[in-house]
This record gives sequence, structure tokens and C-alpha cells, in this order.
Amino acid sequence: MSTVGKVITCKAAVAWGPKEDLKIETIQVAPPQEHEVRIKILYTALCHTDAYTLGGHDPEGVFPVVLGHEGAGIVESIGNGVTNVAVGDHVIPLYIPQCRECKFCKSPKTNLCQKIRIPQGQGVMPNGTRRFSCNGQELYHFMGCSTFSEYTVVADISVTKVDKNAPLDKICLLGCGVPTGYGAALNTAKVEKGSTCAVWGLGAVGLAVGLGCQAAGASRIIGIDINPLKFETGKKFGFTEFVNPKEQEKPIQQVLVDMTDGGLDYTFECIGNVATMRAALESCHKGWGVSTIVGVAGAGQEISTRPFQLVTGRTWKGTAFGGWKSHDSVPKLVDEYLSKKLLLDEFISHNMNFNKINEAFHILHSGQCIRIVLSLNENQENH
Ligand SMILES: NC(=O)C1=CN([C@@H]2O[C@H](COP(=O)(O)OP(=O)(O)OC[C@H]3O[C@@H](n4cnc5c(N)ncnc54)[C@H](OP(=O)(O)O)[C@@H]3O)[C@@H](O)[C@H]2O)C=CC1
Ligand SMILES: N[C@@H](CCC(=O)N[C@@H](CSC=O)C(=O)NCC(=O)O)C(=O)O
Ligand SMILES: [Zn+2]
Ligand SMILES: [Zn+2]
Repeated sequence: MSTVGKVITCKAAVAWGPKEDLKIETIQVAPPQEHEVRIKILYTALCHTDAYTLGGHDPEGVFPVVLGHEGAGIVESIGNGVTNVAVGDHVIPLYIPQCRECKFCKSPKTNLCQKIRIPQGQGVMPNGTRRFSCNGQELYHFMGCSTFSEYTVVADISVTKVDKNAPLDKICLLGCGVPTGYGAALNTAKVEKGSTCAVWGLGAVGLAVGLGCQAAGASRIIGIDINPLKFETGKKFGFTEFVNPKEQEKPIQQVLVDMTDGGLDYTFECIGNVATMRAALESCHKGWGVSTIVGVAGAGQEISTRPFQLVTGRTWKGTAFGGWKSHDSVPKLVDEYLSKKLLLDEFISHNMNFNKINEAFHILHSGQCIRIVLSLNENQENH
């Protein structure tokens, strides 16, 4: 029977408070309003940013909330005025939308569409209201996506149609981590052929930076992590050398400057640690080195370095979603995956049932995973 125009009762993982386990609840999801889309989420991955907000580190964190922002699914229904997707389309929600009208969308210099950023940061839909409730209590939205639910509602500018031939349990990774790292190298840093690069943090984002540096033709791609188990994995993602700061007697900056005749052309921080952000900058080559911050650090965390580092020609910059203009780019990244130009399967270390989401978060924190994909598809056998 059609659910169009009706409230859907479904399963979701609700974060009732910071630092608390998620609770699998039966929730109500209201129909999409004007310029909104309701999506049946079939697969979602966990990103460290979900853990960052759940851990209470996010100054925009509000509770109770439906987290999740790295998902894929099928359009169940659309509100008035929606023209970019239709019922039955395979889609990926976009936590950085693309309205094509705001001055940010009109600038070639950024992907940071601001059309709905304020309500999105408040955990509500663009018109200031919410579509989720549980036992009569309204729940907040998250990053404009809320993929930890069998059904979610997003703004039409926050969802993009993708090729139906692409497996949703793989391309859900194109909702965040992989495009972020890949684009950090290609779009934000603009790594050139023959460059020397170093990446702090060999999680999914850092590994994707390796793929971007490799695609750009970098001559050296040095992986830096305190977990040596990540080094073997890194070889599959373009990394040519590895350094564990814990095994060094000198500061990591000095080690890398000595290894590379004065420093790296490009460095990337993919951890969210202000100390490693400083190390990544100070490992750059005088005169031209560029360091890109990808990692997310909480309110109150500040970066510091001697101004002399910048005066002598180093550049410190950052990236959100790898600089990709989302609507324009995500479908193309799906096509790159389908044409085997971009790896995705290799990022998935665990496939689990949605009901095991708390166990998945514990695995995430264990350092024993790259990406965990959760299945919300009842037809999918339990893993
Ligand atoms: N800017 C953006 O648009 C985006 C930002 N992010 C952010 O990027 C960061 C990385 O995300 P993700 O790859 O999912 O996270 P992961 O935790 O999977 O990766 C971080 C890696 O860094 C390692 N690490 C931790 N501390 C250190 C240290 N002091 N020195 C060297 N290595 C260290 C971790 O090891 P171990 O596992 O043993 O702890 C892990 O291997 C997070 O901060 C996330 O919030 C994510 C997506 C988009
Ligand atoms: N609410 C958080 C925002 C942290 C942050 O920097 N988020 C990234 C994406 S991280 C995805 O896994 C981002 O794209 N930021 C751009 C934006 O407009 O928020 C905080 O305040 O710390
Ligand atoms: Zn993310
Ligand atoms: Zn815009």
C-alpha cells in the first residue's frame, strides 16, 4: 500500500544524549513538505564525525537526534516543487548541498553552499520544523541527512540521483569520507605530478587522500599513523612509505624534513588533533609547502604555529567534503567507481546489521576498522 502523503512508522537509531549508546526505536517520519524528499535508507556507514557529535564534542550537537550522514537509498516520496529526483530514484544524501543560487554556489572557489546551513546546524529542516518523532517527542535532524533511520527526510538540494546500476552498499561511502580525502588531494591541495606528500591518520579519509595523491601522480606518499596495523592497508591506497611517530626519537616534523630534503610539497591532517595539525604544517617545505586540514576538532580546540612558518612560504588551508560541489560531483564519482577508476570496496572492513550499530561504534573506536557499512535492508541477510 502506498505511503505517499502518510506518516511512516519505522526503525531508527536515536541518540538520546551525548556519550550515550544509541537506542533502536520505533519512530514516526512525517511526509516531505515543499522542496523536501523522503528517502528509504538501505545502507549507511559510520564516520568519525558521527562519533564526534555523539561524544559531545560538536558545538552544534543537539539531542535527541537521528545521526548518520554517509548513506544511500531510494526515493519514497517527494514534496511540492521537487524536480531533481523522482520516486524510485537511487540517491545519496548530501551534507553539503548545492543550490546553485547562493553566492557560494556561484563561486568557483568553494563548495560550501550556505542556502540551508543555519537550520541544518540547528538540526531542523529549512522551514524550521522537524519530520522525526518518537513517542510524541520530536527528534532533531543531523547534517541535513540523518541516515541512521529506515526513512529520512532531506531538502531537495541535499540529495542527488545516482546510477541505478551502482551497488548502494558500496556507494554509500561517497556520502562523506572517500570524496573528502580524494578531493582534499585533487581539489583543495591540487597535488601535482611528481609531488611529495605526507598524510597523518590512515583511516578511511587519510587512505582516500592517498588515492587522490596517487591519481595526481605524486612521487612519494608517506603515511603517518600511530597504529602500525594501518601501514599494510595503506599500500593498497597508494602509500609508498610509512612512519610511526611513536618509534621516532626526534619530533616527526624533523624526521620528515630530513627524509625529504627540506620538507613535503603537500601534507594532510586526517585525525582531528591540533598537535598533528601543527606537525603537518611544520613538515611542509619552505617556500611552497601546503598543508590541508581535514580532521575535525571540537570547540575550544585551536591550532598554533610560529607565524614565521607562513612568512617563509608555507600555506595552511582546510577542506570540507574534499571541495566537491556535491550535486555536480557525486554522480561522477559514482561513475568513476563503476568504471573502476576509484576504489570503494577496499574501504569496507565490516558489513553489519543496523541493529548492531552500538557494536559498530565500539569497533570504530577500536582502531580495527576502516569503514563499517550497516544494512537497513530487511532482505539483506544479517552479518
Ligand atoms: N573535513 C571534512 O569534510 C571531513 C572530516 N572528517 C574528519 O576526518 C578525521 C578522520 O576521519 P576518519 O578517517 O573517519 O577517522 P579514523 O579515526 O578512522 O582515522 C584516524 C586515524 O588516525 C590515527 N591516529 C589517531 N591519533 C593519531 C596520532 N596522534 N598520530 C597519528 N595517527 C593517529 C587513528 O589510529 P587509531 O585508529 O589507532 O586511533 C586512525 O587510524 C576525523 O576527524 C573526521 O571527523 C571526516 C569526513 C569529512
Ligand atoms: N558541527 C561541526 C562541524 C564539523 C565539520 O567541520 N564538519 C565538516 C564535515 S565532517 C564530515 O564528516 C564540514 O563539512 N563542515 C562544513 C560545515 O559547513 O559544517 C562543528 O561545529 O564542529
Ligand atoms: Zn563524515
Ligand atoms: Zn548554494
